[in-house]
Amino acid sequence: MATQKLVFVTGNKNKLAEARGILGDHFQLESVNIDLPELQGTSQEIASEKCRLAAKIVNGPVFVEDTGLGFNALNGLPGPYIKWFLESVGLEGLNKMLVGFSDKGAAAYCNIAYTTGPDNEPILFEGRVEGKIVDARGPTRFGWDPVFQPDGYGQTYAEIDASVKNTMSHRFLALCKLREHLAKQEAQA
Ligand SMILES: O=c1nc[nH]c2c1ncn2[C@H]1C[C@H](O)[C@@H](COP(=O)(O)OP(=O)(O)OP(=O)(O)O)O1
Ligand SMILES: [Mg+2]
Repeated sequence: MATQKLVFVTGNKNKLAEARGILGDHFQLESVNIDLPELQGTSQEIASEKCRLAAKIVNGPVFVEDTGLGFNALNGLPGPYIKWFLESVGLEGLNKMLVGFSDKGAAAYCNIAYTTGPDNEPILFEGRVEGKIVDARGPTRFGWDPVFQPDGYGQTYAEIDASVKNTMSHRFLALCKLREHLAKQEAQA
């Protein structure tokens, strides 16, 4: 199978490494390392707006993604603002936010926004994994991985082998939907 070029605009090298791992050899993933400005809003709105900006910069097909971690007890917050919460209060602080709540449930989600170019509206693909917030366990390589334990696993994202995370994560589920869409698009071309 011929390789298909795909541009991913992200300022996050861990996201890029995972996306490369998940998409594999069929896609030649080019990255543009820009931390695009992000509006406030839902994760989908943030991803869509980042995608419009990215398409203007790249002037061609491109995808971006917004990743969130929402706490059930907080009705989905911090959600898309998890980056700033993590930077401000750290892994321990994220845990402390749930002291006083018996519900430690949380959802990790990835919203991919893809467009064929600057004149076309972005299309969205979501991947979502339910789990819970636990005391940090495992290496602190990537964001909030040590405090998120997906349902059905006895390990946190940080403890789960990277090759396994890439077969079940919120990012994997979203990228599978994008891949399916691109395959259909290619078949119609
Ligand atoms: O699988 C993950 N496991 C643990 N942590 C993660 C994951 N994926 C994103 N993260 C972190 C990075 C950032 O602190 C926040 C998302 O914010 P988000 O704006 O989507 O990412 P970002 O600004 O780092 O890169 P980008 O340039 O693509 O927007 O959650
Ligand atoms: Mg960002």
